[in-house]
Order: sequence, then C-alpha cells, then structure tokens
Amino acid sequence: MGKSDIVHLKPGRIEMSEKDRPKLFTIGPSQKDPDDCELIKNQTSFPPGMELLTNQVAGHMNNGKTLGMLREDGTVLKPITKPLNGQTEIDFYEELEKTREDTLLELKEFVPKYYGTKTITINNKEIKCIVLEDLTKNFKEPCIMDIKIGKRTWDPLASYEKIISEDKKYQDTKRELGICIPGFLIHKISNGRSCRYGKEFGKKLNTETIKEALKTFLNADSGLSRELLLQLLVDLWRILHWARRQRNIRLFSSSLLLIYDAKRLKQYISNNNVGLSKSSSYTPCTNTNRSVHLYKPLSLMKLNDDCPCTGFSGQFTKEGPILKSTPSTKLARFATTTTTNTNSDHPWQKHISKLRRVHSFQNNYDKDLQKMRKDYTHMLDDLVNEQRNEVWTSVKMIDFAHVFPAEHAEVDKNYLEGIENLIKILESFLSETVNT
Ligand SMILES: Nc1ncnc2c1ncn2[C@@H]1O[C@H](COP(=O)(O)OP(=O)(O)OP(=O)(O)O)[C@@H](O)[C@H]1O
Ligand SMILES: O=P(O)(O)O[C@@H]1[C@@H](O)[C@H](OP(=O)(O)O)[C@@H](OP(=O)(O)O)[C@@H](O)[C@H]1OP(=O)(O)O
Repeated sequence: MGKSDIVHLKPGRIEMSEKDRPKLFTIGPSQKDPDDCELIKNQTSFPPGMELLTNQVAGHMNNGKTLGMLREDGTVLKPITKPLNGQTEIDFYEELEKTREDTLLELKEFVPKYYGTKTITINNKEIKCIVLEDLTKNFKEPCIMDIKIGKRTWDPLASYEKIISEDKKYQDTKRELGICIPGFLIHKISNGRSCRYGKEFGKKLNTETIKEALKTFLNADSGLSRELLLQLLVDLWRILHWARRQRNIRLFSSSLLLIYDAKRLKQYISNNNVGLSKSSSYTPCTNTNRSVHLYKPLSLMKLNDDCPCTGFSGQFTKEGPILKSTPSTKLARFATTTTTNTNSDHPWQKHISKLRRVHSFQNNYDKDLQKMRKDYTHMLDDLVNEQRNEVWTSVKMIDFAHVFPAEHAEVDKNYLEGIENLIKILESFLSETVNT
C-alpha cells in the first residue's frame, strides 16, 4: 500500500484496505508498491523507440527515485508510482471510454486521448504505464505550464501528514486563488533561450508574483499577445462551462496543461503588429517573496462560497458562450461580420469559429472591453483570412490520480474556484492589451 493510500484522521495510523476505499470506479488488482523498489538507475536503457519526455514540466520526474514521463511515437507513458493512485487514474480514463453521461462525455474533449496501459521493462523491472496522447507533439517550440487547480490538493483519503504537507505548499497562491504553478517551460522570444521554472519557484509565488509568472510564460516581455490570450481563454471558458455544470466528480490535485508554440507566436509578432501590444505593467518575474502570515490548516478554513466572477456567464448558446450582461453594456452580436469560413473541418478553422462564437456574446464588460470588441473583429477577420493551417495553443486537463465521486451530486467548488480565478487573471491581461 502506498503512502497516500493510508488514512490518518489524526496522527497515528489507520490503514484502509483496498476494498474499503470509496471509489469512483472499480479498482482492479493492485501492483506491487514501488515505494520500496530500489532506485531507478541513472544509466537507464529504455525500450527501443522510447525516451524520456524531456519537456515534462512537473509531477514525478526522472530523479533517480522515480522514472518520470516517457515519450513514444506521439504518445506519453505515465509510469504508475503509487498503485492505488495509478489505478484511480486508469479507472477514470476507462470510465470515460464507456460513459454515456453527458458531462463525462463532454469531459473527454478536455483530456488527452487515452490508449490504455502498457507494461515496460526497465533495468529488469516491470513498470506499468498509462499511455496518453502526447499533448506537445504538434508544437515546434512548446511553451508548457502546469497549473494545479484547487485550494485543497489532497483527496478524502489523505493522511493527516499529507493534508498538512499539501496545505503548506504553494500557500499564498493556493489559499487566495485556488491555483498553483508546480512548473513551466518557455522558449523566450526576446533572447532565444529556453527557461525552466520548477516547484521551488512556484512555491514562492504569491497573488501578485503569480501574475508575473503567467506573463513570463506568455512571453509578455515581447508583448502580450491578444491572439494568444484569446486562444487560451476560449479553451478555458469551455472547461469552466463544463465545471459549472458537472456533478459527477471531484478533482483533487489535478492540473491544467497550457501549451502554446513560441515559434508561431514569434511569427505572429514579426508578421503582424495588429493584436500585439506591449503590456504597460509588465515587469520581469524576479520578485517571488511570499507574504508572511501565520500557518492555519486549510481544513479549518471555510472554502469561499462566493463565486469569483469571470466575464463568462456559464451559458452557451448555439452561437457560443455568453458573457455576463447588464442592460447598459449589452453588445450586439457580430458573428456574422467575420469572413466566411471556407473549411469548417480544419482544426484552425474550428478554433477560429470557436473564437468567433466567443465574440458573439452579450457582456457586462466596461468601456475598455467594449473597445476591445472592435479590435477583435479586425483580428479575427485577419486570422480567418490568413487561412492558418493549425491551432498553436492547447489547454487540457491532466492528472486524475485523485479523482473522487461528487458528494451529494454537488458541483466541485474547489475546482471551480481555481479555474475561475485563473480565467479572471487572464481576462485582466486581455484588458491590459486594449489601450496600448
Ligand atoms: N498527455 C500529456 N502530454 C504531454 N505531457 C504530459 C501529458 N501528461 C502529463 N504531461 C507532463 O507530465 C507532467 C506531470 O504529469 P502528471 O501531473 O500527470 O504527473 P504526476 O506525476 O501524477 O504529477 P503529481 O506529482 O503532481 O501527482 C506534466 O506537468 C506535463 O509536463
Ligand atoms: O513534495 P513536492 O516536491 O511538492 O511534490 C509532491 C510529490 O511529488 C507528491 O508525491 P509523494 O511525495 O506523495 O509521492 C505528489 O503527491 P501525489 O502523487 O499524491 O499527487 C504531489 O502532488 C507533489 O506536489 P506538487 O507537484 O504539487 O509539488
């Protein structure tokens, strides 16, 4: 039995057998617990065609103790390090394969494609892996950020020690915003270098510096790109829309993986001054001092019941998402003002049509955002006219090792709050691009 599968209600050990563990889906036979396995040797020889996923940004890494993610032929292999967590994740993906429930069917769109499991032999050790679509495979210079969602990152079976250790980590951003950044990787457009930011960096962020970290990820020192922000927001709004309605599951310690292609952003910057503007408030991400306050276990704090409002209303119409409306600031729909789509099956065109729909909203944004509407019209027209042949961003939900059934068919407020706050930050960046 792995560490995290032991329930401690208070210091002292209460062990729980697999059959007692409340499960979302049936859990199959468990593997040998690799916690006591000998270290993965440094000179690992991988099966032919398999290599380490060098652009992995967070999670269990290849560090001599655990193996880390592997890559093979357009897929990634996620080694199972803790049997029950691994089985929970397998069961989650298997359930999605066979579900007929509407919100679970919809969820399939937001997660990597699942290709079953595979047992590989490394250094004479058999390791069971989950095989998933490699979300980075179509990107030339992928910038990747892992954003963990939720104030609470421990599941209902977590030990007392696990609760304390999870609650202490990334305290400022998790408690205030319900998000944290365990890692990201960027290809810096301004100097051509690649930079990695790991857990230690993420753990020092606070509510202000996390915004700078997000801007660093967005290559904002070369100009905050409205196109990039919009593409990411379109996917985030759709996930938010799902999270506001789904009442099947609770996601603990699950992440969003944001990816975009720095190469395409570079091209966009050099080809197109429209839609790109320097962020007036951007400062390089150097200040990571956290604000000091007394440690108080989150379990004793009340999760914020107030819904932090993004501009998105949570409703979709045939034309797309509707933003919050007030009578005085309703915007006319302008879906019909964009150029005719010539190839609706094309991935880029699909994305564009999503963008168009997003902009056929009524909203309650202030004057700045009303002005933005005009800018977007031009930008979206440009994008459609350019007939781009691929989308260069992706937002997917990953890491379902701690998924649990919803309680009393309630919305997962913990997840919802995190994603709403992330969206609010990115929406605020969008408005920073308006007047510059
Ligand atoms: N489908 C995927 N395609 C590409 N990269 C992926 C994919 N899934 C995961 N990754 C990479 O691997 C990292 C870790 O993934 P994941 O969170 O699933 O692992 P984990 O070991 O369970 O993490 P944790 O330690 O937080 O539980 C991600 O941050 C990302 O860089
Ligand atoms: O302690 P860290 O370095 O912050 O990372 C933890 C850690 O990888 C932990 O695994 P384990 O030490 O309990 O085996 C992960 O727990 P789960 O496997 O149960 O999800 C945590 O998710 C990691 O935390 P994070 O990635 O947020 O830093």
